[in-house]
Amino acid sequence: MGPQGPGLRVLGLRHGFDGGMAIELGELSLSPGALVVLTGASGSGKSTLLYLLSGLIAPQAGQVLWGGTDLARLSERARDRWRRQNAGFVFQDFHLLTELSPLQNVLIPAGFGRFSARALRGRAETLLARFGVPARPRAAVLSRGEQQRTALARALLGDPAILFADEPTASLDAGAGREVADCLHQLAGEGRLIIAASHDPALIARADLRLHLAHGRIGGAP
Ligand SMILES: Nc1ncnc2c1ncn2[C@@H]1O[C@H](COP(=O)(O)OP(=O)(O)OP(=O)(O)O)[C@@H](O)[C@H]1O
Repeated sequence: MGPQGPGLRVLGLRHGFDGGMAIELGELSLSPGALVVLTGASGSGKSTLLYLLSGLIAPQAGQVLWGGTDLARLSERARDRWRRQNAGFVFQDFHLLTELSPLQNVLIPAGFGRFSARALRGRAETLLARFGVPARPRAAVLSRGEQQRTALARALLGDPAILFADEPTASLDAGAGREVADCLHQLAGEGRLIIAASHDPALIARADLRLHLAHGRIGGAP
């Protein structure tokens, strides 16, 4: 089992840019152990909602509750600390340092967490093996699917209870995308809360909860 956090609860969330409202959300509860996929047209607010839920940006109004902690009320520094302790991130374009090995990439966030250097190395090796990433000298020679699974291993190094993924399969071919979607589904089954923004039918098909955004609001089925 992975670590199980309290889940996220959102109340009265509002956030806009330049007068326009990007997100308006009355109430939303996201339970641990679920793969939640945010869908919606370009500009509907998926990335902004991910940033709000992960404390990367503070909302103009409302609460983002993780148990008794309201991320919206924390200072930027306290939100950074919360993210380091509880959250992992995966992006569309991997953000790997391609001259480093997969193992070195996974160990980049080391030092922030609660594990010793030795335990971290063991965790990194276990995660890479779990996701089927070969031990190659440089990340540059990995396939795109292997690169994204390396990024996934890196996001999990600190054993976060919540994982955010912004279009994690969008730059992969269908087969590699399905593998990453399967990994995310399995990670949710272990008790983590996984929140992804995606247009990918393979990832949407594996979701426990689909939230369709239109003009910053959660509406009916996609
Ligand atoms: N930093 C910003 N400054 C100004 N406007 C922004 C900013 N970030 C997002 N927006 C606006 O907020 C709205 C929602 O954008 P967001 O990036 O969250 O949408 P999205 O659904 O993730 O789109 P995409 O699928 O293209 O990534 C858009 O109208 C966008 O232009």
